[in-house]
Amino acid sequence: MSKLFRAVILGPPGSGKGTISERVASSFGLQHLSSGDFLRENIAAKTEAGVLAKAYIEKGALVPDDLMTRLIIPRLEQMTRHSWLLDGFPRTLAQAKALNSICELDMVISLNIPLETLKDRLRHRWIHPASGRVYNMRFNPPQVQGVDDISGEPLIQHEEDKPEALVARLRHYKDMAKPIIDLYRAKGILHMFSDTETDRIWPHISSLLSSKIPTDLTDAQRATNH
Ligand SMILES: Nc1ncnc2c1ncn2[C@H]1C[C@H](O)[C@@H](COP(=O)(O)OP(=O)(O)OP(=O)(O)O)O1
Ligand SMILES: Nc1nc2c(ncn2[C@@H]2O[C@H](COP(=O)(O)OP(=O)(O)O)[C@@H](O)[C@H]2O)c(=O)[nH]1
Repeated sequence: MSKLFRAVILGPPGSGKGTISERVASSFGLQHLSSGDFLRENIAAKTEAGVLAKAYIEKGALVPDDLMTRLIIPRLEQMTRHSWLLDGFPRTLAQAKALNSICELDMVISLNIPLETLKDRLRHRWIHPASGRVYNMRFNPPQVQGVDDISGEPLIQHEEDKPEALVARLRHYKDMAKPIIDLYRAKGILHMFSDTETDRIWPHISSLLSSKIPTDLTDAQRATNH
């Protein structure tokens, strides 16, 4: 059997992790697991961990490491037969170490996007909360303003995407991410991409993945995902 492929995508809020993850999932057949979406599913389903996590998320805080790893590690263990791309986890060094203890990552993609670009994007980010679909009023606007393309339901803007909350969030990301990035750089699996446009970064990520993921794997993966 082909070797499975395990990757993580890191980057500050607004750097394009969700947008790029969707492209990776559809072009290479990797399963995309977003920690934020997974938390929201658990909250909606009122699982025990979801109920505990809700209080932190409502305050805009990170979920504590022990709760977060207790939630996500079993989910990853259910995906042992799939290649996957993890987005939003690890967010702390403790989470990175927990992830290390259950699997060996093949690649870490780190997005390095200028602060002004991030501020500008997040100001225009609108979300369909039920599905996690992400729009940008300029980059990828919905067909009808303020409305999700698929469900026709209204879009919302996250409080924490509003400019007042942004600078502190971005500073916090830098502090938390540095030791994680250092860890993956030391392992030799870090690939850093710097630009202001996802469409300019994507061809580089795509060719890197093409060189690392055997095509028979992507075909097989696509078949199981259908
Ligand atoms: N790995 C994690 N550890 C702790 N808390 C987490 C983790 N992933 C997500 N959360 C929490 C932080 C937020 O309160 C909430 C939503 O996360 P997420 O959907 O990633 O949105 P975000 O707005 O923080 O980031 P982004 O803008 O990069 O998508 O869940
Ligand atoms: N203008 C512009 N917006 C982008 C680009 N790439 C992504 N976006 C938008 O920027 C916002 C943040 O992207 P997202 O993928 O949610 O980033 P994440 O927070 O890292 O997951 C969303 O509204 C995207 O639609 C880009 O290259 N240019």
